[in-house]
Amino acid sequence: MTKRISLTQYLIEQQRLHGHIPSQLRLLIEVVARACKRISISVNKGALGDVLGTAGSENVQGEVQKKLDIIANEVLIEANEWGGALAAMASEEMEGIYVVPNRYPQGEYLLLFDPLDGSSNIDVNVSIGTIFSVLKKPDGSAGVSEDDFLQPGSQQAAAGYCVYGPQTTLVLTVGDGVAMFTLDREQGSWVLTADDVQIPADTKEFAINMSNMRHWAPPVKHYIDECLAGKTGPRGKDFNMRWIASMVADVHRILTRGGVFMYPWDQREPEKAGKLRLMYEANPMSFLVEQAGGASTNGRQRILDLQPTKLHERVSVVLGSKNEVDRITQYHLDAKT
Ligand SMILES: O=P(O)(O)OC[C@H]1O[C@](O)(COP(=O)(O)O)[C@@H](O)[C@@H]1O
Ligand SMILES: [Mg+2]
Ligand SMILES: [Mg+2]
Repeated sequence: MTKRISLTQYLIEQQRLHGHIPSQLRLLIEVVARACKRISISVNKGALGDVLGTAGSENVQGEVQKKLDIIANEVLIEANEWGGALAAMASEEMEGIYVVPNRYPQGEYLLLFDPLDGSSNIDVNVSIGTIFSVLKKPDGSAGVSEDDFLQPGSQQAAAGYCVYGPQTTLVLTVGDGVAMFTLDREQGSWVLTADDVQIPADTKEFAINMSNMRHWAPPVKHYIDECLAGKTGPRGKDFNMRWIASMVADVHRILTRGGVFMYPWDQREPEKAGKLRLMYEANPMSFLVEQAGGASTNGRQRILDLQPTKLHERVSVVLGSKNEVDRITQYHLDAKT
């Protein structure tokens, strides 16, 4: 029988043998994983747990909050605030940062999360998830402020997501490749089920919300037109399309079998760079994708190099199989628009 490696064992190995993670970061990741387990239990209860439907409130982005958005946010805050590893947290569902109250031990890390990604899929029983990003509080800064969070994604100490699908899977990077852990519900533990995950450089599968086609910029339209032309077109191969409308689930497919994911800028709201949020959606996913050998840009620049200017900043996203992302980025650079 093959040896089962738990998340704890994996993290201890990363800490001891490879020197990648300090003990405070290891504890932080374990607490996030425990919170995801609790969120997974709520997700699974569905209508039986009265967790479906809207909460009757809006978040800072003007989006209607679902009950599970709020539940997941609370679970993550409660689990992490007394863990001792954090100075503050930030979330899609909270306007400002949440400073760890001084009755709890203060740590040196900052945690950002999208507590429930894919909210439109909650009530229809389609895969949803939690995305998280870990930064280190800048050295020497007294107290903690929103500015401390505004670091490029290349500074992330760890990132990951949990997908609540047919299986509950936690996907993690601490900057040394990507590992996947499946929740064993009977044992209540995370078991390592894939290590050194690699995204193939080429693909025949794209993910984009095609209903927005008439609003896209020309380089995006150019790329998708070529894919749709199939075998007899310039690409010389047929492409398949998938769009789950949960970034977590779409990225999970790409980490598992390759593909390219795009949520580009479009003309509906030209003043917005994109729909997705830089700091707790695009940055953690870009870190994971790059660690798995893929690429991630905003059409022009590497996402991990972008300097954030505000907590809830939005960004255009192109990520996945490297050769495809390079091609789409080149189309944007050639168009100079
Ligand atoms: O409904 P659309 O426009 O296709 O957007 C889908 C995208 O929106 C999101 O659901 C946004 O995330 P939230 O549910 O956290 O707001 C992404 O997960 C997904 O890729
Ligand atoms: Mg989201
Ligand atoms: Mg969300």
